[in-house]
Amino acid sequence: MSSSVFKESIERYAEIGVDVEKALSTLEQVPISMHCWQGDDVGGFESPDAELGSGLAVTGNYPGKARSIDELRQDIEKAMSLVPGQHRLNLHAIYGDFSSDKADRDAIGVQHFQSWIDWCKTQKIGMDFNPTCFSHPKADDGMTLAHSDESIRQFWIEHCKCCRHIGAEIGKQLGSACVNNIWVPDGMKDSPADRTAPRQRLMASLDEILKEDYNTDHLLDAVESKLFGIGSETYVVGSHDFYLGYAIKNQILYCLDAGHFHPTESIADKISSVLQYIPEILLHVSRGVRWDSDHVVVLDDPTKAIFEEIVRGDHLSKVHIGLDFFDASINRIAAWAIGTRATQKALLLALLSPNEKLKQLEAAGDYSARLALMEDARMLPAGAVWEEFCHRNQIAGDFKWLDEVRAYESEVLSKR
Ligand SMILES: C[C@H](O)[C@H](O)[C@@H](O)C(=O)CO
Ligand SMILES: [Mn+2]
Repeated sequence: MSSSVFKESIERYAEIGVDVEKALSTLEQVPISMHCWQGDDVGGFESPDAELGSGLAVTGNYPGKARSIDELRQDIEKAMSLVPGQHRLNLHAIYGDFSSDKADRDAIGVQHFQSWIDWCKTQKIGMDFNPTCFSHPKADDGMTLAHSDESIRQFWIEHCKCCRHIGAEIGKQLGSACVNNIWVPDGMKDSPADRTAPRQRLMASLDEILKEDYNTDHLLDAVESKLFGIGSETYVVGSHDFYLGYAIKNQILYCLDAGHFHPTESIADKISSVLQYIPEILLHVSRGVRWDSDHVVVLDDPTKAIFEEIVRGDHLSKVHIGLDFFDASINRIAAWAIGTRATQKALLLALLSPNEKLKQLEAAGDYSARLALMEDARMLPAGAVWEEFCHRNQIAGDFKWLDEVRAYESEVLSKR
């Protein structure tokens, strides 16, 4: 039964022209691609002693991390059971099933991922994919698709081609386009003598990778930029300018990772610009804190601003929402739940914002009333609407879901 606070919130929001039921039904339809790599600190299943590299770092040693595909699936199922709505899985290539068929990255095939596709079928969810151009001896010197050694560059080109092939099959089998996102760590710690040649090589590699046409009902290609990484502090080959230009030229998706820009730069402000030139984007919802681009997402101002922009610009159908954070210092299931719920809350707040009224005030030039309405609307009872959303989806509400994590921790995680 709906709470009286929820019933009251419907009236409060109606007073400022917001339809709460419409907001809830929109929220229900927006899938968030939950990243597998929060579950095992970006380890993957190629080998048990795999080490994370290429400027990615996970800190913390919280007990209970997933050590096998079965454990990871069990954990993702638990995490998904703490999040209202129907979401997606975002898988990296190192998470394939290589137990009976070892393959280097340039030789992976659909067979290594069929069990994940089948698992997604049972969960009734879509799946996204990512080449893994890091944590590999051929990525140890910080260069992959931009490498000056032709054989190494070709190796990574082959890997990305395999991933597109796998992604297309994922999309076909699941009946929902798979976003295949290419991120490479390529860069330099200190001032390069030549910034141009690596970018020319990266462009040539991407051209080669994207040569084969796939049905866009099955596969959507995305490229992800970064400002800097550990070990690539001075120069990143795949910078914002590089990939934005590349995405526009080739009409593919551009991935905006919220942790990949200067701290004072607003991702939110980029969305309406980028979408003037490309039809769709991928978001990596994340939280940058000093050197780290991947803290667990919380309901902070930058995240709220991103979703306000998406909703106010009517861009929801053009934005693929994925998560990208990894924290090993807290319970990993809790991390997933906190970050995914915070992302949904940011979207809900944007849907509950009096967007039409604000636009009318702006059009009338009444900026005082616009600012006053923005401010006053912040204190409306959005929490009651969120609780209702959880309740309708039979998902534990705030202050309760953590009990389920604690129970899972003592029954499952503590025994690993
Ligand atoms: C593991 C992901 O592919 C990775 O986090 C990438 O998306 C990124 O953001 C690198 O900083
Ligand atoms: Mn990312």
